[in-house]
Amino acid sequence: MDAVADDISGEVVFGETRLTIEHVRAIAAGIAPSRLGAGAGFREAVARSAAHVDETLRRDGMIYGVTTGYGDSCTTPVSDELIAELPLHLTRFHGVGTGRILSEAETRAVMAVRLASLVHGWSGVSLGLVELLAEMLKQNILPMIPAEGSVGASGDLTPLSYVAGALAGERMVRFNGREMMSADAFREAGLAPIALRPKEALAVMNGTAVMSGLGAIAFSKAIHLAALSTRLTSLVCMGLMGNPAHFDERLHSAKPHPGQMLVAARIRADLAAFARRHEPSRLQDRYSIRCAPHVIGVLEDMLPSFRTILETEINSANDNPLIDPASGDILHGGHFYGGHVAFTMDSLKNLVANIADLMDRQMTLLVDTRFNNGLPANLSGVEGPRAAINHGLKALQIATSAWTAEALKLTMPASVFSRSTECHNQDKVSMGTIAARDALRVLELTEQVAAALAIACRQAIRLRLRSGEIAASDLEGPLTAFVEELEAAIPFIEEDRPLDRLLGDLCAGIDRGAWTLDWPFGRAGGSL
Ligand SMILES: N[C@@H](Cc1ccc(O)cc1)C(=O)O
Repeated sequence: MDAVADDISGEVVFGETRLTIEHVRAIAAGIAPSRLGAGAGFREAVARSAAHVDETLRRDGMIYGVTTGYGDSCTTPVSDELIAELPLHLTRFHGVGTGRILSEAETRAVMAVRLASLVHGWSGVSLGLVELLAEMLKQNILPMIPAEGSVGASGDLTPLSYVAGALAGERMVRFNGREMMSADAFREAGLAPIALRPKEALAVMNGTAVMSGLGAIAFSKAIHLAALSTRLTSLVCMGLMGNPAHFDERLHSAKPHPGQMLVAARIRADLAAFARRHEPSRLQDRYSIRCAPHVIGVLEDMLPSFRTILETEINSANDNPLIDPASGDILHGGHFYGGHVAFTMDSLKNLVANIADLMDRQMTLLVDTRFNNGLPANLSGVEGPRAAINHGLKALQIATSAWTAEALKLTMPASVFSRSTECHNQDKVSMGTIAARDALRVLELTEQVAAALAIACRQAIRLRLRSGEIAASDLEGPLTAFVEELEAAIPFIEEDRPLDRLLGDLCAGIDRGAWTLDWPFGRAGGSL
């Protein structure tokens, strides 16, 4: 039942494994062990690029952020005797993080993504640094990273300063269920902090790991949500005694967006038994049913490109300057600019919020006697005189409206709020980290809407079974296991009762990737 665990729980070997979104999600969830590879190839590249930094310094060569100040201060030379102190200063003056502390899962995702980048050997960090970071991840020594303060285009400097500072023993970490200084955690774990060498703080901090780590989590949640909302659409259609003809194969092949066709095929398969036994009550259902493949299908169609972008970013050297491990040339550029991730997350949150809206509309149809084809008001399970005091899912539907409004409000693109900062050195920035945080919040709210709709579907189906309008045989097909899980997880609601704990449990299940969402044919290219 746990999609994340089912898909990948094998060991991730940094330096040898190309990191996929599933790897990141599995490391984040704490179900995939990871370690640094023993292979000579990447180790030599890492060691060579660190040696090139030393060599350039011996030759009195110039390296930005090593022999100069940072950012706009790149015209300020740093004298030989101060070079060694410069990295620690970078971690310290960026200690301005605010907001919530990233969860342990999010922190593991960030660390995994940073490691995947540093092992390329383009960043000039020592093997010792990579080994310590890998060991922290392995032993769950997790820097406490505040979520806010990155413009996403000097990489995620401020949040990643909490990783770089922790490596040097200076920042707070979570370890063994406690919060403590990293130096103390290292002592308990039999490790030692490192003295950050020239370029090393910049290499850890000047990249896109926070937005990409959060982005990978958002992406894998979105895959699950697309499938869940598809299945719920099948149940809503059945609950309304709707018209399955809207999902006709010929109809969809006339406008053949693959994601839209996939969603239609899934709903068609779910409703096959129902369609055989029932005449539709309306020639055309409302758009939240009829056009569900055209809403959810857009997300399905975009997932493969989002995956390509995120996995390319995750497996890239994205700091500055880069050091060509082969030639030793120092290449100054702007790979810390998270424009691709920003666009992906801004788009993802828009697509997901549209699904929240779709489900909110479906919920509205189910509870309203003007639209629900004979179901009781608010799907109340109580008949007779006591019906007068029972209000069924009325408040759940109101709450769904609130969550949906909040999700829709967060769809304002972050990247268009680029603003010039840091004395106009960073005069165009991505805001990708804000976009990724928005995407996660939109997903959280949309999962709440899905949980509410699941309760409504369970209630509607039971009411139709009770009245004999549908039979158990209508529920045969790929949705059988899902409906059984739904019935086991959600009680039939008769007398009014608080639903908050149930909602919490359902949301936790959705977040874990629970629920059987199988169909007898392939999934979209972006799917798990
Ligand atoms: N990202 C900047 C580096 C930088 C680092 C720290 C700062 O505070 C500002 C800028 C660059 O490579 O040009």
